[in-house]
Amino acid sequence: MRLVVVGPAGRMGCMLTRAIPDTLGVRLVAAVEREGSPAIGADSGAAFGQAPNGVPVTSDIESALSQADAVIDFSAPAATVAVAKACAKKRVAHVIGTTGLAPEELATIAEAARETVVVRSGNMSLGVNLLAVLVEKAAKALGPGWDAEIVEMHHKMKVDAPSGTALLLGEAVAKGRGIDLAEHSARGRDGLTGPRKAGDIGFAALRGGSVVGEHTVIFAGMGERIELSHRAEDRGIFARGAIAAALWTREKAPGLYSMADVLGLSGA
Ligand SMILES: NC(=O)C1=CN([C@@H]2O[C@H](COP(=O)(O)OP(=O)(O)OC[C@H]3O[C@@H](n4cnc5c(N)ncnc54)[C@H](OP(=O)(O)O)[C@@H]3O)[C@@H](O)[C@H]2O)C=CC1
Ligand SMILES: O=C(O)C1=N[C@H](C(=O)O)C[C@H](O)C1
Repeated sequence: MRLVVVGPAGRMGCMLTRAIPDTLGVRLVAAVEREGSPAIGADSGAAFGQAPNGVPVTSDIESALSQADAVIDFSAPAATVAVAKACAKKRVAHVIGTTGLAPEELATIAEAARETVVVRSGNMSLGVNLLAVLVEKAAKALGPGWDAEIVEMHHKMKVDAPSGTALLLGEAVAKGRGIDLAEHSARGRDGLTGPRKAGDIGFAALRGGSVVGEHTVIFAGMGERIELSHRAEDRGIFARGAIAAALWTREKAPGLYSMADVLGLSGA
């Protein structure tokens, strides 16, 4: 399978260009950075501290797509929306790891998924997607009488909050309770907030240092507490998940899929 990586200069982009040559059945055919990036024209391996791979960095998404079967995209919301439209036009599969997407951007991606296969997930790891299954079951079993709080910590360079994973886990709580997350989420408490609103799903985001990604879902009852956690120790878990998602898109009908679909966890 011929792959394009969007954002090869980034933390995740580097992991991908390193992991692709080690993975059977895939090869890198293009690496796309923004127009004006100083990396344009440089070798997308050598420029970012890896072995040369013979694939120069380009900003030309259209010609990158003309030689590709799938795009793996861990970049930024505006870039991902533009790539989604281009993938839809060329019927190239789009694996989206980018987080921090606004509702209208998610709607554009859903529209693109009418034309091509799109896999989008706030977290591409097996561990987090299994955790989401467990969280949904716990939320269903415990009911809204147990207060759900989601705490995440990431490195100091992360630009969006709550993390995509925290939102994915919040969706799992909401699904377990049979409610809409948007109507029950409490973000960033500060000042005289008053007592906790019954049924809220709370989010707290910590940032610092080089933390790859840590998430805990706390179910707080009266006199007892359950905590379900995941700690990412290496970004390779996200890269390997994204490559597995790209391979999975082969022969799939157009549509918007999740990592749970890829991992066979949907309905688990
Ligand atoms: N779903 C998952 O499992 C995971 C998701 N993520 C998410 O992936 C995204 C990227 O994370 P990370 O690698 O840490 O971030 P980085 O900032 O390190 O990398 C993003 C890269 O994308 C590039 N980029 C931005 N705009 C464009 C564009 N228009 N065209 C091409 N390239 C562009 C950036 O270039 P420039 O510097 O010039 O802007 C940069 O090289 C984030 O949203 C993050 O939350 C991260 C890890 C796992
Ligand atoms: O930006 C990151 O680094 C990460 N982003 C994803 C998120 O927003 O949850 C996944 C992972 O936690 C790392």
